[in-house]
Amino acid sequence: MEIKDPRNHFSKENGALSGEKTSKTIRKLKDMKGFYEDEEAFNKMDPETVLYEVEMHAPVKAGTEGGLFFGTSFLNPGKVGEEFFMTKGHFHEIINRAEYYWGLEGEGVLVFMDEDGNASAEKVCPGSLHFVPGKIAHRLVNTGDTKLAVGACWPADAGHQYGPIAESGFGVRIKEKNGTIIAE
Ligand SMILES: O=P(O)(O)OC[C@H]1O[C@H](O)[C@H](O)[C@@H](O)[C@@H]1O
Ligand SMILES: [Fe+2]
Repeated sequence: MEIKDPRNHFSKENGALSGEKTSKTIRKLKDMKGFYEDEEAFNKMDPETVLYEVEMHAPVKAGTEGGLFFGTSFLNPGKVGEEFFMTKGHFHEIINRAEYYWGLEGEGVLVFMDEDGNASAEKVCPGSLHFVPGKIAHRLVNTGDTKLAVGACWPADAGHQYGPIAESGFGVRIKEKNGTIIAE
C-alpha cells in the first residue's frame, strides 16, 4: 500500500491553509453596517476596507452531521472610532454546537455571550486555546497593531445565526480609551 502525502497543509506560523477543498471569505466594512457603535466614524471610512478574511477547509458539505470544518481567521488591525476591528460574531444555527478557537499570531480578545445576554471575554495570544461551549455566541476582536490569526474547528452542521447579534450586539464592546484596552 502506498503511504500518501498529506492533502492539506496549514502554516505553523499563522495557520494559512493550502491544499484541497479550501476556500476564502472576505468581510469588508460595508458588510458590517450597524455592528459598530460610532456610526459617524463608520460612515467616514472607506466601505471597501477589508476587516477580516476566513480561510476554510471543508471536506464535507455544510450541514453534514458528524462532519467537521477547520478554518483560520485573519483580522486586520484597526478601529472604528474607539472600537477595535472585530468579526460579526454568531450563535450557531444548531445552537448546542460547540467550537474550538486557538491563537496563532497577534493579540486579541474573544467575546462570549449566553442566550440571556450575559457577556464575558478572554485574551487571545499565540498558543492560547479557547473552548466555546454550545449556546454561546462568540466574536473575535483584534486589539493589537498587527494582524490577528486565530484557528478554529467546528461541527459541519453548526451553521451561523447572525440575527440576534445584528439586533442587539454582545452587550459589551472592546475599545481603546486613553491607551488602555477596555470592555464596556
Ligand atoms: O462568521 P463570523 O462571525 O463573521 O466569524 C468568522 C469566522 O470565524 C471563525 O473562523 C469561525 O469558526 C467561522 O465559523 C466564522 O465564520
Ligand atoms: Fe462559531
